[in-house]
This record gives sequence, C-alpha cells and structure tokens, in this order.
Amino acid sequence: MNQQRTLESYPQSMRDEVQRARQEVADLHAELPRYELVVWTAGNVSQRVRHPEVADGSQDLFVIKPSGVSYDDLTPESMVVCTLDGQLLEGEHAPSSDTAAHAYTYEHMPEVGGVVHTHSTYATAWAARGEDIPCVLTMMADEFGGPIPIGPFAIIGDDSIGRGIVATLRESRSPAVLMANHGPFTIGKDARAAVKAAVMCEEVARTVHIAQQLGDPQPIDPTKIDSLYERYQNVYGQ
Ligand SMILES: O=C(CO)[C@@H](O)[C@H](O)COP(=O)(O)O
Repeated sequence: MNQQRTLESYPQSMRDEVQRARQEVADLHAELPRYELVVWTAGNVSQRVRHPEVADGSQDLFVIKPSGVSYDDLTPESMVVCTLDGQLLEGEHAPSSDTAAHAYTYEHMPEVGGVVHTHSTYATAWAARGEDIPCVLTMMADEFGGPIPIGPFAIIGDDSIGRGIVATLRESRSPAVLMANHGPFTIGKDARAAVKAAVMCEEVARTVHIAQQLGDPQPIDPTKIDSLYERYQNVYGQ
C-alpha cells in the first residue's frame, strides 16, 4: 500500500530547510500589505524547498500561505508544506487556493524558487485591459528585461493558471505575468526575489499608466533594454 508520506519521512536536513522556509515565507507576507499590494486576505507567497540530497528536484517541497488567513495572523507555524504536485504534506490549515498554480510553476520551471500572486491595483487594471505593459522605463528594462506580458484567462480550480504562467514566462525575460482579468503572478530565484518583482511590477504599472495619461510614452531601443538588463541583473548592488 502506498504509505502516505509525511514530513517526518524526510531527512533532518530537509526538515531544517522547511523550518527556515516557513519563517521566510511568513515574514515576506508582511511585505504585501506594507507595499499596498493586497487587501484583506488576497494574494499569497510561496518558496521552494530543495531537497539537499536529491538533485533532480523530484523530492522538492514548497511552503505556502494558508488560504483565507488574515495577514496579521500568519506565523511560521501556520504556513503549509506541499509536494510539487500540490498535495498538502504538513499543516493545520488548507493551503492557498492558488496552490495548484504555484505547484505547476515549480514543477515545470526548476529554476524558480519563489512564486507570488497579488491583486495590486495598477497591475490588475492592466490585466483587466488585456494589454502588455510596454517597456518604456529603464526600471522595466532593469527588472523585467522588456514588456510585462499578459497571460491567458484561466479560472482557479485546476492547473490552468499554472499552465498560463509557465507558457507566458517561458517566452519572456519578465519575472511577472499579468493573468488576464485576474492579476499579477511573479517568480524569482527565491520568495524574496518574487516579492521584489511584485513590488516593482505594481510600481511600473502605475507609472506607465500615468505616462499614458500625459501623452505617448516613448519606447526604449531594444539594444538599450538588453544593456540595461544585463547591467542590473549582473552588476547592480552588492
Ligand atoms: O485570486 C484569488 C482568488 O481568486 C486568490 O489569490 C485569493 O485572493 C487569495 O487566496 P488564498 O491564498 O487566501 O487562498
């Protein structure tokens, strides 16, 4: 009989990594209301936990927010641990309603270590319009390497949203996708990078919207976008 796996069946090194991820994901959720990216319980953050002894990723897990729990009540202990097929492995609460989307993204993009979903106002307004955010700011070239793409309309409940995220982001350098009529999903090497992408996505969505009210924003030459992206991704910072 197929034994129901539990976290206890993983080595201590993995359980230690899961505990660290619980703390990081709980802490990072505070950034979403702090940057006014969510209202009530909307939005969610997750982080992949790579199995230290199985390099092919097949035994990775991820830690995600519990569904519908107030941000004020989120703690490391309330976070939910899931397998890459989106099944609950450990947790007292039901996982986020977007768990399938996060799981599909981790399963099909092994380089992704963090996923974030928000309903931030300006990015979601662009998602409602069904239009890519054009790359007219150096900050967009830096962080997104080009336009922020629109993804397909997909209804929550199966892996449709995840499929749309992966299909869109595989064709773009952007770590953000605006799922049509829904809102932004972002990815990163870890959850903190995905949260940063969500913050920057909302910032440029607002600025480009304002620019369009003032006139016609001027596109940036693609070679300049490449140069800006390479610098920011490989030189900027410490
Ligand atoms: O977009 C949706 C629902 O359409 C979700 O992202 C909710 O806004 C947050 O759900 P939980 O993570 O609390 O289940």
